[in-house]
Amino acid sequence: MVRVAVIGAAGRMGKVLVEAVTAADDLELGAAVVEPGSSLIGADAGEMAGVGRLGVSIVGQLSEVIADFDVLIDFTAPELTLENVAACEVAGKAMVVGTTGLNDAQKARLVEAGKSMPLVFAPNMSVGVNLVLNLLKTAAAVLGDDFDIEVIEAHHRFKKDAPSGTALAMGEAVADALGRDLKTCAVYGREGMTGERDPKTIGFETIRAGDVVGDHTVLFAGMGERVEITHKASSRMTFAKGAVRAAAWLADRENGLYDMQDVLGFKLGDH
Ligand SMILES: NC(=O)C1=CN([C@@H]2O[C@H](COP(=O)(O)OP(=O)(O)OC[C@H]3O[C@@H](n4cnc5c(N)ncnc54)[C@H](OP(=O)(O)O)[C@@H]3O)[C@@H](O)[C@H]2O)C=CC1
Ligand SMILES: O=C(O)C1=N[C@H](C(=O)O)C[C@H](O)C1
Repeated sequence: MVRVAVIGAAGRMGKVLVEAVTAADDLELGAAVVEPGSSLIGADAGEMAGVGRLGVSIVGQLSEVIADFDVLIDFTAPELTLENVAACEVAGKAMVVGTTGLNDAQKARLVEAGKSMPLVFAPNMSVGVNLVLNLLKTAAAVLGDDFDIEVIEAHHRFKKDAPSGTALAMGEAVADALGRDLKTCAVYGREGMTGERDPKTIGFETIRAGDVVGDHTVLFAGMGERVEITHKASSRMTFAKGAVRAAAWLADRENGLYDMQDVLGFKLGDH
């Protein structure tokens, strides 16, 4: 059995992650961590997540439970995720990171950490989105520079980062396939007298509304036809199942920074 800890356990993803770990045959919940000072400290993690008593008391510090798990699943916020990476590096633990909104320096820190620990980092752990990332590379390669490309994403009103990590990954997949650098060709939203569209740009549009779990569309628009590739998540359990799969996959993995394409065996050219 692989012992898993969930940090941010009371969050939207945290609760579903506790449920998914509990349901997995090859995993057991070793620990659940929430914010220091939370009223949930001392409560049972299973009862908090609505899956019945598990006998795992919620704590407010990762250091209190560092001996109680093999893999930490972290869907929290960038600064906290980096603190957790440092703690797991020292303690010799593996990590699954789903947190989005990391800046370049924070992502570079994950690359560095991959040299001394096994780590899966992916902005979207669903099978569907990881398939779409491959479909996008094919679409971009076939449609080429004659089609304008726009990435449109919608999420719930509570989401803190924009564009979503998934939208950025989709933009990167398309940019790579076309030999463009997303850093210089991305356009984030438009307003006022923008002038005509520069054909080499990749546009991003963000919608934040209600309880949308996560919708992503990449639009390839030419003169006379359009191709739209869309993924819609209707349940957070789809992300949690991916994270749990990644945790089980990591258990006997060598040090390295992996993504969900590695976990799913989807890397283009692998199949
Ligand atoms: N890779 C993927 O497949 C997916 C990634 N995500 C990403 O996961 C992240 C979390 O999303 P979501 O669950 O909606 O957000 P939430 O805000 O609901 O959850 C984050 C949790 O982290 C907790 N937290 C904050 N500080 C600490 C701390 N010091 N110690 C322990 N816990 C802490 C928060 O507690 P509190 O509420 O008290 O502040 C909160 O419960 C986001 O970056 C999101 O984009 C989301 C879905 C899928
Ligand atoms: O915050 C969310 O909810 C989600 N975040 C991820 C992202 O930023 O891509 C993945 C998913 O779309 C849900």
